[in-house]
Amino acid sequence: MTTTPTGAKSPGTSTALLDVRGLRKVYEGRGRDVEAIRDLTFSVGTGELVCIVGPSGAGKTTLLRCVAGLLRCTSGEVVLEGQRVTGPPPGMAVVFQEYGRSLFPWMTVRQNVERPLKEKRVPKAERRRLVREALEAVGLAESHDAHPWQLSGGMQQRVAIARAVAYEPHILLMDEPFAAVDAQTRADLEDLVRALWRRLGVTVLFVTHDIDESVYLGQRVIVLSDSPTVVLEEVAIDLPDERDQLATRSDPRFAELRARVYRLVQQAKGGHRPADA
Ligand SMILES: Nc1ncnc2c1ncn2[C@@H]1O[C@H](COP(=O)(O)OP(=O)(O)OP(=O)(O)O)[C@@H](O)[C@H]1O
Repeated sequence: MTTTPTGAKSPGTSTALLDVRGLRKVYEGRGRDVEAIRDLTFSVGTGELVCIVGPSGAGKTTLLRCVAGLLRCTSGEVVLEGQRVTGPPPGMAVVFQEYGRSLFPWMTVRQNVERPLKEKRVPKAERRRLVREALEAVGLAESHDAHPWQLSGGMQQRVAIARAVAYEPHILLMDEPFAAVDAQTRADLEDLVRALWRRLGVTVLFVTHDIDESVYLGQRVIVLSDSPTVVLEEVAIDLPDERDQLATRSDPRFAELRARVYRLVQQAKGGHRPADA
């Protein structure tokens, strides 16, 4: 990644930060095994924003949990910054869909954001600064003393994003983070992720089942097949870096890319594998 004087990135100049190689995951049950992921190989470059899209049940959550070191893969490996992932890596933060369950209701917004920094043993003055800056970045500076249950769903998800950002991760994983919020809030949060990504230069791996969202957000979209999952295709999103909910979505190139990803996901639902595509 290179950075301009304003902090914005020039895409296409990255080196691999994350490598997923031949990942396979079989859930072993009593008398019945489920092969959720068959063989996934892809890389994410430093500073890239990559979206993963695929039909329901394609194994997106399984993949993210393996990448996050929360689930052991059956074979293959996940390598982050040259180190094989065997448990939650220190340079990673995850934002889940269920913000309601990921925040501690008895803690204030500030305490929620500060907690992982305490665990990381960041000194107090530094912690205060990181929390303040993260809450400002997500537009919640005024709400630091509120409790999560006093906030709307969209605001709670902003707290979860602030907590991830304050941690200063090298890579941010997001698992369908906006699936449970209304359409307007979702659009605002999409723009927030793009803005934070451009400003902070953090690498983002964003999982969604929403095709439009994947094209709007990503520099690249990795389309997964139906389970047992393989990579069906990677689509480069050659839209300008400056994105806008109205202008970008009415750009004819957006429509073309959306149609391309849509057709691939339809193929995936029909059980097509890369060899058939
Ligand atoms: N703990 C588990 N035990 C057994 N099978 C599981 C388990 N978790 C997931 N699976 C199976 O693995 C496959 C992939 O599930 P996963 O939740 O990763 O898909 P997904 O793409 O995230 O789905 P969705 O988009 O609907 O959230 C599915 O067939 C699912 O039934």
